Order: sequence, then C-alpha cells, then structure tokens
Amino acid sequence: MVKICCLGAGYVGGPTMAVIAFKCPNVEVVVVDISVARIAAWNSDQLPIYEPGLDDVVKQCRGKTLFFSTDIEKHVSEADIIFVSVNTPTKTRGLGAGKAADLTYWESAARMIADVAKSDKIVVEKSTVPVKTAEAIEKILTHNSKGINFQILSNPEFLAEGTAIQDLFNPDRVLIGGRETPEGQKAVQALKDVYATWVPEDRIITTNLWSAELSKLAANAFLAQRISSMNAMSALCEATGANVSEVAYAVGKDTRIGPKFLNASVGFGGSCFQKDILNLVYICECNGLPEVAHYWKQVIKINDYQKSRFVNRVVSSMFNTVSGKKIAVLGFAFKKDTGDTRETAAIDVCKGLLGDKAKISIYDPQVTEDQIQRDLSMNKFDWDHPIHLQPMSPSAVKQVTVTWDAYEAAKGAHGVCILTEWDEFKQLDYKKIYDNMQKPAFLFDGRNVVDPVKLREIGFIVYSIGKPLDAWLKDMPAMI
Ligand SMILES: NC(=O)C1=CN([C@@H]2O[C@H](COP(=O)(O)OP(=O)(O)OC[C@H]3O[C@@H](n4cnc5c(N)ncnc54)[C@H](O)[C@@H]3O)[C@@H](O)[C@H]2O)C=CC1
Ligand SMILES: O=C(O)[C@H]1O[C@H](OP(=O)(O)OP(=O)(O)OC[C@H]2O[C@@H](n3ccc(=O)[nH]c3=O)[C@H](O)[C@@H]2O)[C@H](O)[C@@H](O)[C@@H]1O
Repeated sequence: MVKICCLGAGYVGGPTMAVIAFKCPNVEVVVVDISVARIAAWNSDQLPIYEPGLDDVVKQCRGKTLFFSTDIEKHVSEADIIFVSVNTPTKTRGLGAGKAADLTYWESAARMIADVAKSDKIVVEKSTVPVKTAEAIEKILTHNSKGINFQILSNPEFLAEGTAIQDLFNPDRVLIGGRETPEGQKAVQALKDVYATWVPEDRIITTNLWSAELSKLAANAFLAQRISSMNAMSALCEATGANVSEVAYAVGKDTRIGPKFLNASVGFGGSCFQKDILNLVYICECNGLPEVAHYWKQVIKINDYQKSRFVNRVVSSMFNTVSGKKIAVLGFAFKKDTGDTRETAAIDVCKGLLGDKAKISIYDPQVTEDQIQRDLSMNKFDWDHPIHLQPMSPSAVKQVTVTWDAYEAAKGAHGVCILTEWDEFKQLDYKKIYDNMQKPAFLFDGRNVVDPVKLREIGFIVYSIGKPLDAWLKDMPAMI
C-alpha cells in the first residue's frame, strides 16, 4: 500500500487529500498539521473549513484510508510520498517585504523531513511557491541526507474554493513537474499513477520542475488579469452608459476569449491572487525584468482602484459622508460558498467606510463575528499565517456589529452594500428591507446580484458595478 503524508491540513491539504483517499482505496493518506485545533476539527463533525460536498467525502473514508494527526514526524518517516501544502504568505519584513513569498513554513517542513526520514521519499510541492523553489528544497533535503534519495516534484493545485470537490473530482488538468533524470521520471510516474486512478491520462500534464512552478503563478495571474480587465471596463461603462454585463457577454462570445471569469465585481479577493501576483512581480524584478513586473503589478493596482472606487461611490452618493450612518454589509467572504475571508474585498470596503466613521452591521451566512473582528483588526498579510500564529483577541471594532440575519443587518440602515454573491441575496424580500430602512434608501451592489430596475421601482437608489447609473449618481464623481 502506498503511504501518503500531507503537511498542512488547510483549504488545499484537507480537500485534496480527502479526494485522493476517496478515489484510491489502496493508498493510505495521513494529513498532519502543527495546529492541534485544526486536526481536532478534521476529526470531528464540524470540519474546519466549509466546502460543499467535503463532509460526505471525509465521512466516507475517515478512519479507513484517511487520517488526520498531529504526530507529524511519525507519519512523515513512514510515508512514501510527502505532500507539502503549508502556508506561503507574502513577506511582511526584510528583503522583498510586501512582495516576496515567505518560505519560513516550507523551509521548516523541509528541514524536519530531512531530519526524520529513514527511507527514500518523494516530496511534492503542493503549496504555491516561487519558481526555482524546488532547487532550494533539494539543497535542504540532501544536505544531511544520510544516503537517502529525495525526489522533488512540483504538483501545484488549481482548485477554487467553493467548488473544490468538483474541481478535484474533475480537474481541467493535473500538472506534475519533475527532474528529467531517470529517478526524477520514476517519481513523476509514481505520482501520475495516483492521479490516474480517476483523472484521464490526457489531462495529466508532465513538465520540467520550473515550468510546473511557473505555470501555477502564470495561471493565477491570467485569471486575475481577466477580472481586472473587466473591472477596468466597468469604470468606463459607468462613465459612458454601457452595461458591463452586456460588454462581458459580447466579448466572451469570442471563442478565443471565452465566457468564464469575466464578472465585474467590487474586486477579487482570496488568499492567492494578490499574493501570487506580488510574488511574480518580485521574481520579475529579481530577474532584471522591470517592464514585465510593472505589467503584472497593474492587475493589483486596478483591483485596489476598484475597491476604493466602490467606497467612494458609497460615500459620495450619501451626501459625501457616512459618519454616524448605519451601513449594512451583506456578505463578507471573498466569494460565495466559502467561509474564507482571506484578502476579501469586504475588509478594504469596511475599513474605508469605517475611515469615514460609518457604523457597520454585517451579515454573512458562513462567517463568524470573531473572524470578522479579527480581519478588521489585523495587519495586511498577517491573515495568511497559520491561524494559531495570528495575532490573538484583537480589541473589538466598536462601530461594527455582526448579525445572523440579513433583515436585521439592514434594519434602520441608510445604505446596504452587497459584497459577496451569495445566492440567498438574490431571493431577499427587498421591499421588506426598504420599508425598514432610513430614507432615501441606498443599495450598492458590488456583485451585480440584484436587478437594479426592480429595486428602483421599490424606491431604492441603486448603484450596480459597471451598470448605467441611477440619475442620483450621475453627477457624482466616481473618484475623489
Ligand atoms: N486556498 C486555495 O484555494 C489554494 C491555495 N493554494 C496554495 O496552497 C498553500 C496552502 O494554502 P491553504 O491550504 O489555503 O492554507 P491554509 O492556511 O488553509 O493551510 C495551511 C496549513 O499548513 C499548516 N502548517 C504550516 N506549517 C506547517 C508545518 N511545518 N507542518 C505542518 N503543518 C504546517 C498550517 O497550520 C495550516 O493549517 C499555499 O501555498 C497556497 O498558495 C493553492 C491552490 C488553491
Ligand atoms: O491558487 C489559488 O488559490 C486558487 O485561486 C483561485 O481560486 P479562488 O481564489 O478560490 O476563487 P476564484 O473563483 O478564482 O475567485 C477569486 C476571486 O475573484 C472573484 N471573481 C471571480 C471571477 C469573476 O469573474 N469575477 C470575480 O470578481 C471572486 O469573487 C473571488 O473574490 C483560482 O480560481 C484557482 O484556480 C486557484 O487554484
């Protein structure tokens, strides 16, 4: 029986390993983590992450071929294949601060593997890492190798949160990069055999190590670039009377462009797009390619512009101040069907509104008050470290309340901001919401989930990203 150990029981390690265990009954998978609380949650009925379909998969194989443990060294030493799926946050200090990937967690994992290994191992980079990381990892692993053979593979993960199980069951592709030596190719084949249990062969791509590492950064940069391109267009749509949804549809009908990932929004969030693009920018700079670095940096700049443009729309529409006004925020997660708030646009929007002294009432079906308070109190990039190493119990942001009901959040509010595209926000009784709000009642739709025409009929003043402007907003400056 092939033994797999995965370091890191997070959004990637947990679901990915659960699906491997589910699909490969002759493989034993143990997921380990330095966070005792996280492992306890994986072993309980309340999994540490919310992901549609995950519960079923875990329940079917936990205790049979899938295990969660904190006994890291034991399981690493017994494994044939070790996946490393630990955090790779953006550095906040020192060389490359604000851009480069912080490989502290990776390096400590590699040193531990080198220390405890007693037999040959295949070590798989599952985390997203800078191109050429495998070279550094190889040096760490072989430094004290005691004659043990380590083969490093790059097997970046392309799942998206909210659809992780679907993406893992039916991936567009699985990418495996390895050394072009006979030993390297043997290791590639061993990992290929695991995936080939359920992934069609033509979707398993094998490349050299550096191509695999770079392809992951490139894929995320391309995806984020599509959103920033559409978001840039949304500003022009508002200025000209064009409708961004119509433009996206017309553009996406070109089969060379395609219809996916062209939804204008209040800005992309999530733990990876910004982090990985900053990382790419840094690598370009280090390789003497400032023009290329500048090109990709614009994707982030447009995203930041989109978030501050949204805040400015809210404030300027409401007589240029939200001081003391109640603003309801519907949706705090970075996208629907996840409770993940890492780098969510909602953090920046809320901070912008708080900067103008608004009182905010937040409702998200999956995000707890504790998480929201932590997010609003945390420094940039701190969110991407293991949860138990993040700053603890920040003082509560007093102007923020969190409710478990959208109607409660909007009661007595001057304005409502929709910041996550949860399906339930399409079904709300907006007449009821309107009746219980201060007048004039404003609604700012950062996800284009509501029909602005219907809401205007109810009486709302509506702003929808990239849509023809309400008469009320026409003469207001988009950026101040
Ligand atoms: N979240 C996502 O959708 C995707 C993330 N990625 C990449 O995967 C990597 C992990 O991301 P997430 O799973 O989202 O992060 P996460 O924060 O949810 O999980 C990482 C886990 O690693 C643990 N950890 C840290 N150091 C460790 C060590 N030395 N030994 C054992 N456990 C350790 C942490 O306690 C944490 O539970 C990152 O590089 C990320 O860029 C790639 C594709 C998708
Ligand atoms: O490396 C990663 O972490 C992952 O990053 C993204 O996945 P994820 O961040 O989970 O979710 P996405 O669906 O890509 O959404 C990212 C952000 O973009 C926003 N978005 C997405 C699509 C769109 O058309 N418009 C838009 O604003 C979402 O609301 C969200 O805030 C990629 O889609 C995955 O392929 C990749 O593996």
